[in-house]
Amino acid sequence: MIGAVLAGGRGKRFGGDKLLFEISGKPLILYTIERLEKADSIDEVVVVASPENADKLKPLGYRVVVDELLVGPIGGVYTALSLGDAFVVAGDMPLLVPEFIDFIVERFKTAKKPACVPRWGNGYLEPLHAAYSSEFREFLEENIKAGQYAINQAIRESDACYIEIESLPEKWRESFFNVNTRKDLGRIGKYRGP
Ligand SMILES: Nc1nc2c(ncn2[C@@H]2O[C@H](COP(=O)(O)OP(=O)(O)OP(=O)(O)O)[C@@H](O)[C@H]2O)c(=O)[nH]1
Ligand SMILES: [Mg+2]
Repeated sequence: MIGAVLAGGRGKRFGGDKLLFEISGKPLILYTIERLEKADSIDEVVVVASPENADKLKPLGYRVVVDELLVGPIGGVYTALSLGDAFVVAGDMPLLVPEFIDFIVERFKTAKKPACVPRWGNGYLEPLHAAYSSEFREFLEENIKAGQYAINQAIRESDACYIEIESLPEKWRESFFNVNTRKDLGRIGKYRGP
């Protein structure tokens, strides 16, 4: 399974170049990529970047595909699925839990649904920590063409399978942590394992 890392955002809340911001000398996106690579179910990591970010991210040495749509995460998922089925994460998720990713991919493979998405008890979805089939791409295309850019709505209108977060080990929830502001950086060191 491809591991797709969305990197087309502008980091407005962070104040620019969020994904290349270095923490202990390493860019934020590399923390995310290295955790994703640790998942046994992931064969190859691909970075889905905006045209603007692509040149800056290529030196990291991972395959980069360009998202020409730039309509938000839905366009990133759409672009990722041109390569086949994919587990999609945001580039700003440095605390990904590899065994949780393997768990979702396993469910995805047995469920044979267009997508497998973690869901909280209140119905909130985690679409940027989810597995998608390449067949889901056409469905996303219809949504995008109709100017409907909310990926959560697209998922809800599909026959997706859901993974109930509250039934899983509590420590896996750290996997959803994402860096949006500079203040969030303080949480990384605190949560990083040995
Ligand atoms: N490929 C692609 N990725 C996107 C797009 N919009 C956001 N992303 C990525 O999706 C992830 C989650 O987005 P946010 O947390 O909102 O990050 P952001 O857009 O950089 O930050 P803000 O500007 O503060 O909202 C980040 O990894 C972004 O790089 C897009 O249009 N295309
Ligand atoms: Mg974020």
